Amino acid sequence: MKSLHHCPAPAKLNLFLHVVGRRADGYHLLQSVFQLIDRADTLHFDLRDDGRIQRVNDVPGVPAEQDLVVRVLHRLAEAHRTRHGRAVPGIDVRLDKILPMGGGLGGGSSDAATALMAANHLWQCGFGDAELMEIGLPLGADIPFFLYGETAFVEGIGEAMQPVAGPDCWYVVIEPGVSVPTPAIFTASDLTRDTKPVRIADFPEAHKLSAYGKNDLQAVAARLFPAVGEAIDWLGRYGAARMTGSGACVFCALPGEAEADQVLRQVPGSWKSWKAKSLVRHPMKKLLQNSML
Ligand SMILES: C[C@](O)(CO)[C@H](O)COP(=O)(O)OP(=O)(O)OC[C@H]1O[C@@H](n2ccc(N)nc2=O)[C@H](O)[C@@H]1O
Ligand SMILES: Nc1ncnc2c1ncn2[C@@H]1O[C@H](COP(=O)(O)OP(=O)(O)OP(=O)(O)O)[C@@H](O)[C@H]1O
Repeated sequence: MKSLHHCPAPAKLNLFLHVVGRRADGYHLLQSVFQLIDRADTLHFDLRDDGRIQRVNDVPGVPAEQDLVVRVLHRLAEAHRTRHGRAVPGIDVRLDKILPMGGGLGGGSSDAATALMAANHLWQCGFGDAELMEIGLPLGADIPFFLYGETAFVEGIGEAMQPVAGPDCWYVVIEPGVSVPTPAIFTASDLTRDTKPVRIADFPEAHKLSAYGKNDLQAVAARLFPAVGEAIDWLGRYGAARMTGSGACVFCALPGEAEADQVLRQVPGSWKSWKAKSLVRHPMKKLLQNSML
């Protein structure tokens, strides 16, 4: 096989996100339920024969050499060389980006995870998920989750995952129009870092999970970026609205598409908003399975 086109890199929502401690290296210990949704960037891959790794389109705000996709593919190529003793054939990547940066939707990590899955296949590296996770983790704390590919209770800094049943619902997501730099949230002096650890056994039924717990990063993000707080207050009229990740996006679960459409019609025009359906499994898993048949 020489190419893989239309590869999805779906967004995630953090249904809750608790900061339960801090490691000696400054990284924060988190507890969170991550769920995939069906809004996605799209990547296209074509094999080259000169060993080069190239992004072939412009992505505003992300120079090719800084793109997590390009960087993670270099790490995969290096791991391949170490394992098999020969260089990879190279690859062209096109990235069609719709997920906002600094949105808390994990867009960059998801792009990188999709690239790892696609190139592992095209280059016939033969790495398993655990090895791909190890290659990806240093570049993005959310990359292991996207490789795992199912609703998960995530602990540590993003490397420890257990499956959980997530809600089967629609989400309305508001982009408050600001890009939140994750480090600014984690270094804030008013961030609380001592939420009591929870256990899966404490969780409510799946359909109530998006209203369980809280996002500990939300108060800091809303203080630094008032538009985040405004969006939460507005969306809160329709249900348990909260921020995802380190922000800026805000979401609320609705039981069906019609209810989501109803909310979307009311969203003030100054905010970009959209609906998305919860996913059970990463769509790349099926795509790769089919392409192996
Ligand atoms: C908070 C989450 O949005 C939850 O999904 C993510 O874990 C953040 O992932 P991200 O935006 O990809 O962030 P990374 O690039 O991994 O980390 C950016 C910076 O945030 C801080 N950081 C990140 C994750 C973490 N568990 N503790 C931290 O303290 C570190 O200073 C790190 O240098
Ligand atoms: N392919 C990529 N897509 C998006 N951002 C990228 C990419 N490669 C590198 N970046 C850099 O990563 C930063 C964070 O982008 P990303 O979209 O992952 O943020 P996020 O949605 O806030 O993530 P998280 O939920 O993990 O906090 C961007 O500001 C950008 O500089």
